[in-house]
Amino acid sequence: MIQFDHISKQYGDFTALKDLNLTLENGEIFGLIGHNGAGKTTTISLLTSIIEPTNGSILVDGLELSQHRDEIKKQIAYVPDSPDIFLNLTAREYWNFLATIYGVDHETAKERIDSLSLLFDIKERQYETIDSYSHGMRQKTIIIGALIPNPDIWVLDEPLTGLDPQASFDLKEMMKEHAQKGNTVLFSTHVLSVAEQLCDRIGILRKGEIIFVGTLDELKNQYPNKDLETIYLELAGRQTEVKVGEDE
Ligand SMILES: Nc1ncnc2c1ncn2[C@@H]1O[C@H](COP(=O)(O)OP(=O)(O)OP(=O)(O)O)[C@@H](O)[C@H]1O
Repeated sequence: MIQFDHISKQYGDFTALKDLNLTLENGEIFGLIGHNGAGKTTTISLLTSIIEPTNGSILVDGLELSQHRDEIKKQIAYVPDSPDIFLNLTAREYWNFLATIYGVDHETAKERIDSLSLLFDIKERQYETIDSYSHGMRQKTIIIGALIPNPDIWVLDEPLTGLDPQASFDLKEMMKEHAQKGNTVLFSTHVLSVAEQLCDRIGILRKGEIIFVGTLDELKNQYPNKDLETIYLELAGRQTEVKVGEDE
């Protein structure tokens, strides 16, 4: 179980997250939804220890993140929103590097790399440097790297962006299987249909505040006769009337 307890994050004078209270249960896929700049990556970066909160605490299985960072980091597979990292390494070097850091034994790492690289159709290119890859291939490389240690918690920042339909389907199936085994999957997306397909619950962020937490059915029941897009835009969208295609 993951708990965000009264979390806020300031960047200088700017409040990116304001008093976030959120509990993610074991066995669920939780989707963070929100416009650009709503605070999704900030939330994810706090859980993955990339940044620290200004106030509040995060607990993972009852342990305070700030007191148990190394231990908790090892329980988390993290896919960042930009796959442009370690460009000078080959994918295979990158995966071996991660296996070493996470203490995955050689045989297990080899098995996982072989099966994941085959599944994501990148095995044949694994000895080329990442800078020669397309965006989607880089994304696949990062996803495989995150999954090699096979930790309980998956945290994925817009993981489907740039993936081809087959890889997107396969990753969604893997996310479902992982959650069904009692693990937690937290991911962010702009795509409502993806949230609808995958999430047990969603959280809608608007300008750093969480304005809805619950199931898609609960959300739809609150606004009968409206489709999901309309509900989402009314909740999270801009508050002023601007006609698309006209000057403001
Ligand atoms: N290092 C930083 N310094 C200053 N402001 C920042 C920093 N990182 C993020 N912000 C601001 O915090 C807010 C939330 O950013 P965040 O990246 O969490 O949004 P997001 O919901 O992930 O957006 P997107 O959908 O565009 O990825 C934005 O206004 C952003 O400009």
